Amino acid sequence: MSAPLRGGATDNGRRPVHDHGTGWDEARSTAHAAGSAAVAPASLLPLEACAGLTLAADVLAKNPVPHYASSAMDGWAVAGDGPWRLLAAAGPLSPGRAVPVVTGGLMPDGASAVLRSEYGSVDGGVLELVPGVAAGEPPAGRHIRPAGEEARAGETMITAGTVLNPAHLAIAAVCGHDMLPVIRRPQVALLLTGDEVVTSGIPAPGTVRDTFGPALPAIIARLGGVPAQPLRLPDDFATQLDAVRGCGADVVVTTGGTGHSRADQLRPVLAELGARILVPSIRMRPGHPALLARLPGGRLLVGLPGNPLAAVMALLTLGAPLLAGLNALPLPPLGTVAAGVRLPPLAGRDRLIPYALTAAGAVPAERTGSAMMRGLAGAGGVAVVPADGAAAGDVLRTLPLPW
Ligand SMILES: Nc1nc2c(c(=O)[nH]1)N[C@H]1C(S)=C(S)[C@@H](COP(=O)(O)OP(=O)(O)OC[C@H]3O[C@@H](n4cnc5c(N)ncnc54)[C@H](O)[C@@H]3O)O[C@H]1N2
Ligand code: MOO
Repeated sequence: MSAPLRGGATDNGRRPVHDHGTGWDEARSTAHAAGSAAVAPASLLPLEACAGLTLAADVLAKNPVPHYASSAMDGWAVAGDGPWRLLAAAGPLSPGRAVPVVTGGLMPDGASAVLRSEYGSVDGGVLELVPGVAAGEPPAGRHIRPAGEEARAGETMITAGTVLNPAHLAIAAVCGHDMLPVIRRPQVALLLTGDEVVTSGIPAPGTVRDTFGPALPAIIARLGGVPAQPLRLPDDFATQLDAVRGCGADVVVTTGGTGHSRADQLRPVLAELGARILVPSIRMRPGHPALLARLPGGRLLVGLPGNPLAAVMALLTLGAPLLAGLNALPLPPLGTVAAGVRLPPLAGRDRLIPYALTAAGAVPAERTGSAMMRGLAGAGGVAVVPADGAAAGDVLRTLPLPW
């Protein structure tokens, strides 16, 4: 890979491997751009299937909302001042007339207000105010929900690009819509590599218990992808080649094998497939060997390192922007936090540090080696510490955790 060399590299031809690769911010924006360029065409889906999806076109009110004037109370629709003679059947009201009405019921023409049921009594076909209710009840307009008070016909109710919440779906329904144009969530295939990985019980020395099967599908779902059942692969070139070639998905996420040892097959597989490497590695720690590639035909592949914390940091760095782009959403915003302690520099690389929030600010969580998950599990967030480090009190950017 001919990635630019920067950071703490010396120009003696023996640059450390960790100074190669794409900068952390550039890796995020490259992943987002790759996702945005591959957004699927909009699909028309029934409202019930649209929660959490990105709206692809503005939703307009097809009718005024509400579309007719209605009563907000059980009682009587009345015209003018009382007492009122009750109509035998529903119909237009003239002054001094009333007709029973229920909450949500259509207001008859000529009605000036609604007298709520607690305030009136009927005797011999005549409606009167009960003792104690002030004369003049109900004033004009009382308890009438006018047509169009929530929206005019043709008004823009929800704008394209909105992530639809349940309240949006309710609005779409009252505005007369049965289906909405949305961006379907990208399908994500998961290929977990490693001869040494076991999936249950206590692993023997030399083998490791799989941390990805239980964790990655849930993270991918929270980042806006639809994870497939993980497929487990040996460290074998031909098997991995077939698996990457054959898995139908918008995004392929692999774990392990991102390195350059004889057991690591991902880069040779990508070369064999003629993949375009968009991010060869990232100048970050942990997660430096993570990569992003576009496969022939357009599928995107995120290669996560085998070390568990490194893999999650790489997924948040590359996978989150990629999936946001594929969902037609902007680059996920970063937060900020004040550093609670001095954080020393690390030549050439940004560091992603799970932190605990204390009164002094963010303090690195304990047990955050790249093979450990314990520090991340209890962390309040992940601080992005620049290569030059930070002094206590400096404002750091943060990657929000997707849980
Ligand atoms: N000579 C060098 N060696 C390594 C370098 C380097 O630059 N030069 N980089 C190190 C870094 S940083 C990382 S991260 C890893 C990347 O490794 P790979 O992506 O090739 O992953 P593997 O070698 O397959 O595995 C690494 C590690 O992770 C464990 N693993 C794998 N899958 C799972 C799983 N499903 N659950 C739990 N743990 C898993 C695996 O057993 C290894 O311990 O390379 C460093 N080496
Ligand atoms: O950067 Mo590796 O990604 O240590 O764990």
